[in-house]
Amino acid sequence: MRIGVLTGGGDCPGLNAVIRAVVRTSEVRYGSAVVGFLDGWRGLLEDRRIHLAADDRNDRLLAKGGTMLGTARTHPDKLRAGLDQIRQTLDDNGIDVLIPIGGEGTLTAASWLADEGVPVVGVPKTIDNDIDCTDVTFGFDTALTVATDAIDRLHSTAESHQRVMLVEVMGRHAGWIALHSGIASGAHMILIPEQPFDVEEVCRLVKRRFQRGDSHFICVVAEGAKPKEGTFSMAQGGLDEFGHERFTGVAQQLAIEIERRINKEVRTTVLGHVQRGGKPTPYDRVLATRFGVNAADAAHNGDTGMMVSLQGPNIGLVPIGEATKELKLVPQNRYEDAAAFFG
Ligand SMILES: Nc1ncnc2c1ncn2[C@@H]1O[C@H](COP(=O)(O)OP(=O)(O)OP(=O)(O)O)[C@@H](O)[C@H]1O
Ligand SMILES: O=P(O)(O)OC[C@H]1O[C@](O)(CO)[C@@H](O)[C@@H]1O
Ligand SMILES: [Mg+2]
Repeated sequence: MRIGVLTGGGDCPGLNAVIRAVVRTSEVRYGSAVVGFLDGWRGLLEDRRIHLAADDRNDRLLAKGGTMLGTARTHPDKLRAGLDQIRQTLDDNGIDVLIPIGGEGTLTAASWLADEGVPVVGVPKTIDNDIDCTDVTFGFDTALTVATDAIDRLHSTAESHQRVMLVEVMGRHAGWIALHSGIASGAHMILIPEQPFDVEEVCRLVKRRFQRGDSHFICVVAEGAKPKEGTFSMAQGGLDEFGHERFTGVAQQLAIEIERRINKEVRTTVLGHVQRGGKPTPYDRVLATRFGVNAADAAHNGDTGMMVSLQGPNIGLVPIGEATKELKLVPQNRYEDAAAFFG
C-alpha cells in the first residue's frame, strides 16, 4: 500500500509525533511506503511531496515542535475547485489512503473528500481542543502547560505592584485553554467565547477584590471572548483572506476600558504563538503517537472516512462527518465550576 500524509491549518505540538508514528507503523508493520505532501492541501494541489522513511530522522521527530511537512491555509473555494487536481496527484503518486492531520477546517475538507470517494483517515489536532467526538486533541496539554506557567509567573509581579493583569490566550471559538489555565493557575476571572462578558461585572469583581484587601487581580481572556451586546464596543477586524475573523485584541481593549471605568492600573500580556511553539509535553507525545499508530492501522484495515479519537482510555474511530458537524465548546456547567473562584 502507499499512504499519503499532510498537516493542515495552524501548527501544533505533536504533529511530528503523529507523522513519525504513521511512517513507522505503515513501513514496519505493513511494509507500506509513505509520501508526505508539503504545506497542507497546497502540496496536493501542486503535487509537492517527499518520501518518508522509518529511519533515524523519523525517529528523532517525536519531541520536535512544528511540522516537518510544513502547513498552510488555502481558501476552501480554491481547494474545492481543485478536486480534479487532487485526484490526479493522488493517482500519480499511487496513494491508496490519505491521512490529513488538522483542525476542524482540515477535517471538514477531509470529510468532503471522503464524500467524493477519496479514501481518507483523519487525525484531529489543535491546541484549542475544540474538535468534537474526541475527549482531547494533542497540542492542548502543551498549550495549557505554557499558559499556566506564564500565569503563575504573572501572579508575583501583579501582587508586587497591586495591579490588574489581563492575560490573553488562544481560543478562537472555544475557551478550553483559558478555562483550564485559569483554573490551574488560580486566576480571579476567566473570559471565554462561549460566555459573552459584562465589563461592568468584571469591574465590580476587581473593585471588590481590592476593597477586601487583596493585592492583585488576574483575568485570563480567550482571544475570541466577546462583550455582551450593548456593554462596550470593540474594534472590528473583518475577515482575513481565508475567511477567518481577524481579532483586534480583546484583552488590550478591555484593559483600557477597566482603567477608564475604575482608575486601576492594568497590564496586558498576550501569549500568542508561544503557546503553539516548541516541544510537545509527554502527554501530547503519547496521544499523538497513539493517534498516528491507529490512523495507520485504520488505513490498512480499510476503515476510511473515519477519524481517530480518544474515547476514555481507548483510541477509537468516528465518522469524520460526525466529528466535524459542530465544535466542542465549553459547556455552561464547566464554566460555572470555574466561576466559584471568580472575584
Ligand atoms: N468548509 C471547508 N471546505 C473545504 N475545505 C475547507 C473548509 N474549511 C477549511 N478547509 C480547508 O482546510 C484548511 C485548513 O482549515 P483552517 O485554516 O480552518 O485550519 P484548521 O485545520 O481548522 O486548523 P486551525 O485549528 O489552525 O484552525 C483551509 O485552509 C482550507 O483549505
Ligand atoms: O496565526 P494563525 O496561524 O493564523 O493561527 C491562529 C489561530 O490558530 C489557533 O491557534 C488554532 O490552531 C487559534 O487559537 C488561533 O486563533
Ligand atoms: Mg480552523
